[in-house]
Amino acid sequence: MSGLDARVAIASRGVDVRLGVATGRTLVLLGPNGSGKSTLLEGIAGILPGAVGEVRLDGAALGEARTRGVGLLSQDDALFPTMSVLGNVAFGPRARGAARLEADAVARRWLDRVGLAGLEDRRPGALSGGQARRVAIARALAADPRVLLLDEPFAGLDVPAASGVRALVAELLRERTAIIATHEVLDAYAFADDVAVMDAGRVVEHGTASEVLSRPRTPFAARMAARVLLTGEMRGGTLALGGGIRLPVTGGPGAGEVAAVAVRPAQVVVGGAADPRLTWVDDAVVTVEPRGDELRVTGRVAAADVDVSRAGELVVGGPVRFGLPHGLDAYPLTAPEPRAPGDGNPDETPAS
Ligand SMILES: Nc1ncnc2c1ncn2[C@@H]1O[C@H](COP(=O)(O)OP(=O)(O)OP(=O)(O)O)[C@@H](O)[C@H]1O
Repeated sequence: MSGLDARVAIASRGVDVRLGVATGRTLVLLGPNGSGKSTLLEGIAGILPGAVGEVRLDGAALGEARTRGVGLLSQDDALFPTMSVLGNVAFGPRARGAARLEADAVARRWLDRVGLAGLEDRRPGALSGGQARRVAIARALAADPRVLLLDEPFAGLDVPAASGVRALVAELLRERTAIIATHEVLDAYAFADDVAVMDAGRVVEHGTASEVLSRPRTPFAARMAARVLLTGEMRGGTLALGGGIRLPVTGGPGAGEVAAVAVRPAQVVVGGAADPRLTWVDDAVVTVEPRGDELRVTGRVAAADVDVSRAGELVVGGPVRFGLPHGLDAYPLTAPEPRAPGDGNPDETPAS
């Protein structure tokens, strides 16, 4: 495969991952806090002391961090506070041996590209959060990386700033080999060719964006894809969910096979009048969380988004009746292939 192939393991953080991205594709790495996303990106960038593994690009093992051709936008931006904006962005080209004037010209071009022409002489301390993030992006790209790693690039920005940076990233990632670490499923829908899901230091699912987002294989990956996984056995066009509940579905494997549907909570109704287009499941409320002017009600089996005005009806531990829509896409659920970390990579060499 042409592209990136990385194995990064660091026992002290409980992370052991092998992950690849084909040339020109964007992989969105989804995972909750502490699942190891930053650790993996730092390992790929070669700045993680004590990591073992190997990072290959187009088949060739990569050397020390400085010459790797891997650009990392870390979570804290980490701009050099005493350097001007121009100096920050020119740093990469300078480190790669460009003369000052040439490095400055490259930096000006990138600052223009990220919408910050005119701010060259500012210090990072005099920038807004969104501007600082743009500088950090310009700095990562000015080094002309072969692979770009973005760690939570939209975190900590207000809504307008995050929208602007999202639009910029969408434009800059075209045709680039990149990994974006995030816990926002929105970013997977917006940017991903491929999606990998991390849980407790391991990649638990990895595939094309449509495979992982629409047809997750585990409840965990479904949750990261903002869906709920309902599993059961196929019986003549329905998914038998247990407790005598049969959900009419489309597709799916043959009768008797184990299958799943991944339902979005927005598609699920709570309570309400009898409706022949819904199958009802009696459940108990596990959590109720506010989401803008809606509430996400999660039970043991299903979840739904409902209007906030219904907060009084929904008590943790109390009963809830979920109405599941008919005609969801059913797919076969086979056990994932066992893939031991480090498979096919018997030689452990330092990753950094
Ligand atoms: N500097 C560090 N020293 C030691 N352990 C660390 C350090 N940074 C992170 N860890 C640990 O490594 C594990 C993975 O953390 P990591 O920051 O890579 O996760 P993450 O998915 O990026 O989380 P977040 O979304 O919160 O950034 C966690 O158990 C964390 O506590």
